Amino acid sequence: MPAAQVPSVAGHGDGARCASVWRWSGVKAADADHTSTRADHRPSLGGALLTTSGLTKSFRGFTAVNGVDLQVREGSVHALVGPNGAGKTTLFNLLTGFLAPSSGTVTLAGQDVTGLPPEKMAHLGVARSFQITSLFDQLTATEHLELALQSSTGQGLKFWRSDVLMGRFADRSAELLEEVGLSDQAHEPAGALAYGRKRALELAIALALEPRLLLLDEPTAGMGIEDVSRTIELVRRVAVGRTVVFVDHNMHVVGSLADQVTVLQQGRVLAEGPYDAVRTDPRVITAYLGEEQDD
Ligand SMILES: Nc1ncnc2c1ncn2[C@@H]1O[C@H](COP(=O)(O)OP(=O)(O)OP(=O)(O)O)[C@@H](O)[C@H]1O
Repeated sequence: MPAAQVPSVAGHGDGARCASVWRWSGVKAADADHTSTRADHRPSLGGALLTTSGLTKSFRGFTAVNGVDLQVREGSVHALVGPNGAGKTTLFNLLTGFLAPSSGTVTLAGQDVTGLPPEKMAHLGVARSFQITSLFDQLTATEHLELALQSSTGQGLKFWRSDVLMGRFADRSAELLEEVGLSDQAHEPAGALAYGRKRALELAIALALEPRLLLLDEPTAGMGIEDVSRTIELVRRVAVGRTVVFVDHNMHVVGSLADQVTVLQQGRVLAEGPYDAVRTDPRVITAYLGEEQDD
C-alpha cells in the first residue's frame, strides 16, 4: 500500500496495524503539526446534543460495546478512535439506529431515541455518510441531490413534481454542490467521478437532510494524501454550525478536525478529551500507539 494511503479496515484486533496506520498517515505522535486544528478556532461549544448512558451491545455473548457513556456537545466535531475491533463501528451503528442496543440509552437533544430505526433517526436530524460508496453510477450529482431533497420532504419519491418544488430542489442542490466543491461536476454521472469526489457527493447527500448531527464513517478511508487534505478542509467547512461525529483511523485527520476525541478499547471508553491530551495519555500510548512510540 502506498505510504499516503489510509486503509479501509475490515479486520480486527491488530495493534501493530494501528501503529502502522499512524505511520501511513504521515504523522507521528511527536511531530504532528496541529497548530491549526479546528479546536483552535472554535467558538464556545453548546451543551450535550447526543448522550449515551451505559450503552451496551452484545452479539451472542460477545460484548462489542460495553457500558459506553458518551457526550457529544452541540457544535462540536467529535472523533471516535481505537484499535481494530475496539467497537467503533458498532457504536456508530447504535448511534444511527442501524443496531438496537442490548442495554443502555441514547438521548438526542434531551429526547430518548434508544432503539429508533435509522429512518426515524434521520427525521430527527441524524444523517450518516457511509464508508462504502452507495451512489447510482448513471445518475448525475445533481440528480442524486434532487432525489435526496425530494425524499427529505417526507413525501417519498414522486414522478409528478411541481415546477415550483423542483425549482427549489434545483437551487438547493446547486448550493450543496457548491458547498462540497462539486459545482463543476454537477451534471456528470456519479460513476465518472473520482473516488474523493464521490465521497464529497455522499457528504452533500447527507447535508441535504439538513442534519443536526452528521455522522461520518471513515471520511478519508482509501484516499491518497491530496484527497485527505481536501476532505479535511471540506469537513471543516461543513462542520461550521453543525455537530459532527466521525470515525477515522488517520490520526492526522483526527488531530486536524476533532474538538473532542473518545478512545475506545475492547468496547469501553479508554480515554476522552482534546486530541493533544488524548495522544499523550499514557493509557492510550500503551494500548494503542505503544509500538509506534518505539520506532
Ligand atoms: N454482527 C456481529 N456479530 C458478532 N460479532 C461482531 C458483530 N459486529 C461486530 N462484532 C465484533 O465486535 C467487535 C467490535 O467490532 P467493530 O467492528 O465495532 O470494531 P471497530 O472498532 O469498528 O473495528 P475496525 O477498526 O476494525 O473497523 C469485534 O470483535 C467484532 O468482531
